[in-house]
Amino acid sequence: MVKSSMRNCFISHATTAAVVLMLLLLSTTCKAQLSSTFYDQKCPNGLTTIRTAIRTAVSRERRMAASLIRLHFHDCFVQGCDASILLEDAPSITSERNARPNKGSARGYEVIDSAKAEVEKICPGVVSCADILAVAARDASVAVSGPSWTVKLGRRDSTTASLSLAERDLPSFTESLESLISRFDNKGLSARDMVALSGSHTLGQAQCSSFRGRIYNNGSDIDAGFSSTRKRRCPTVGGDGNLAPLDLVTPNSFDNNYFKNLLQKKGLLESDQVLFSGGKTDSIVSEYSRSPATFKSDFASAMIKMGDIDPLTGSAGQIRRICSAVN
Ligand code: HEM
Ligand SMILES: [Ca+2]
Ligand SMILES: [Ca+2]
Repeated sequence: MVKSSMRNCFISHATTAAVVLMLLLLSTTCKAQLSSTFYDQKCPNGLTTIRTAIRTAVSRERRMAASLIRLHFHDCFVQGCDASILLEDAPSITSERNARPNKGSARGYEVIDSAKAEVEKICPGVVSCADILAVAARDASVAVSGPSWTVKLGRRDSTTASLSLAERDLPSFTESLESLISRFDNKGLSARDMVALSGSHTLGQAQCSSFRGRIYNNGSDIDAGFSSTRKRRCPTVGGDGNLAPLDLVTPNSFDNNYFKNLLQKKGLLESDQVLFSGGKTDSIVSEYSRSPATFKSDFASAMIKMGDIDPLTGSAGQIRRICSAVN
């Protein structure tokens, strides 16, 4: 009697366990996945339309390639890749555009708006702003001789944005290596991904206010000639918005010069130089400085990983009609 009730108990527990396991399995395998063919039937010319818009913008201004890659990064790190960064202030929205790392710094919003307007003409209400950001980043890379990759699609747009989350989750240019590593780790990205992604500082510009601290620090971690050159257009007081290239050699092409600069202590931001200053990422920086091919292929993989951060899928969120406002 005792024996049989114990057997029953075991069986019922085993059944419960099996059901729980199956539900768990279902919930992980049924989590909607992004797919590179998402718009193949829904909007066959969507991707070409985006590419044309991005090519046009980059040919007008090379720096735009940098700005668009950064926009996707600043989107994905805050609430996931959901186009939250594009929303402007509204009664229930505190725009991420005004968060410290973005204000007066993030750019390219109008390029995304115009790509979206073109796509809306051919497939109204179909292609999300979050996907346009992801495709734009890839097309921007290609436009300046960077790597290409297959963009996964099917992200939907948020109905919320958060200035305070943006200030919490975006990295600062004064952060330590450990802190940068843990920030990226929190988003599912490894230290190697972080170094590869920072390689996008092979493009674009930074404002004096972002690198003043480093060039006047008189530390040993900066090339003396480099810091005196930078001081000419970045005084101790004033000139906050004066620009300098993040990669002093080839600011308009996607190559591995950024890493070569770090080996020579010519990283512009503190957060650049910490990647090569005796810590555990030194070997990755050296490797990328020797092998542009490894850098490019790691960069492509890391961008795909970054594009996978917490997307809204299925019926979550919405497809915005205009990227700067919720429907
Ligand atoms: C590792 C932590 C990072 C920090 C602390 C950081 C910080 C910065 C800062 C301070 C600027 C200059 C902003 C200004 O002065 O207006 C900048 C520019 C830029 N960042 Fe980063 N960044 C990081 C990682 C990344 C990643 C992961 C990407 C892309 C995947 C990226 C892409 C860019 C690009 C392309 C620019 C130039 C933008 C332009 O010229 O418009 N950064 N970053
Ligand atoms: Ca976001
Ligand atoms: Ca470069």
